[in-house]
Amino acid sequence: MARKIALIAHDRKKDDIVAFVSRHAPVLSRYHLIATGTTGERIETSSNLSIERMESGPIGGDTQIAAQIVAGEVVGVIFLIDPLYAQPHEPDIQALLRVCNVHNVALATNLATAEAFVASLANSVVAHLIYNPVSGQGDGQQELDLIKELLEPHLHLEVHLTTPDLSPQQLAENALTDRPDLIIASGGDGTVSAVAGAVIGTDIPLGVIPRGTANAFAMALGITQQLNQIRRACEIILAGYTRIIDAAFCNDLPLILLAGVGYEAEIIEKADREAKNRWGSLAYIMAGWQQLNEHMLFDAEIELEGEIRQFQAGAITVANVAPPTSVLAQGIGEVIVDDGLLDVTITTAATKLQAVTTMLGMLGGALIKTNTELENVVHLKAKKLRLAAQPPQKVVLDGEIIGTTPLEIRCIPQGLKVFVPKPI
Ligand SMILES: O=C(CO)COP(=O)(O)O
Repeated sequence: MARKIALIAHDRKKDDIVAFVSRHAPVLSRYHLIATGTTGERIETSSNLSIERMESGPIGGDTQIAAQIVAGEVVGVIFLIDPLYAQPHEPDIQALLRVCNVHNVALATNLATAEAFVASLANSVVAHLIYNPVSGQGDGQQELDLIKELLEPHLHLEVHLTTPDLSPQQLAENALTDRPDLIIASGGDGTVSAVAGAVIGTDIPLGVIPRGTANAFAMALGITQQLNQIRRACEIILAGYTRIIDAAFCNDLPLILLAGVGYEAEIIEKADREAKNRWGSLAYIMAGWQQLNEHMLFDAEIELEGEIRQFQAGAITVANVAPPTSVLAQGIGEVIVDDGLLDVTITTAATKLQAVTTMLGMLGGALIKTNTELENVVHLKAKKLRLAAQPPQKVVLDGEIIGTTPLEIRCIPQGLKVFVPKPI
């Protein structure tokens, strides 16, 4: 629901409201501003703010604003009233004042109170939560209630639910037009990635409340834990400590975790929704084992900094952030999240046994963060790359299948600010 502030002034108070709004433009611009006709016109011509104008007050503008107050869309009304002159539309004015009191909406009718109201807004943190109600195995409504209970005492929270027609990225883009202090993504890695897609490069920090099956992004950044995951994630956001990490785009789609070509993509496709609901992240491991029987090598061509290299590969992973359990991303035992470069790991394995040995070696290396120098693994670092495969291979991007190769990937160094636990 929109957060609106209504601005209204009687004629002899119009200069006051114009001066007031220009003094407080930075705070007010975070809200959707509405105004009665002439007041709105005066403010617009003397500021850069965009105002939704209703009819002029005497012909029904106050009534239009009153209706929006009743609909719960307005957080505050600044109405500079002229106490010395009677107005022809006094009943409309009284109705507006009355609905503010009925609906407990902040109402300032003189400059002193308006200043106090805006001062309180300046201190309030506004967060938009992009919430996927069908992520993971929990009860979406109960989890949302818990998040609200934990966050609402500390910040103004606007909740946007994703639907099949409203993508997380679209919702986040809309939310950004309100210039929030922070954006929170809650769902699986797909939801977090899509929200990040809108936030990358904006300097607005991203909070993550993991509720998916794997939650690889939150896991890699230390946000998850087994118990009380939601509570911990909310506490991390409220503590306010942020870290700046790299981000990337792959074929113009956001990449915050990794793009997997070949083996990894096949696994993700196999671990279908039903299996994920039943088995959680075990579904990926089971699908992975099954896939080892079927997988074949492919010819890959990678263009890095103008140089073309060819490989016979079973899997190629281009990672920005990856927890140790993303085994195929662990070419040098650790994916560095803020070096301005993507980690490219190319894995070849001719037999099932070789594949298993390689994967165990990489997992071991990742767990103790050391370079394992495995003979079937090539590791490269890149800011930008192009990748083609013959035959074309399936591609999984941040947990979702997006199609097949070729790919064009570019890193956005330091592109994302994320709330993380404060290092001890
Ligand atoms: O009369 C008013 C409010 O009661 C203000 O209306 P205008 O902003 O259109 O002048």
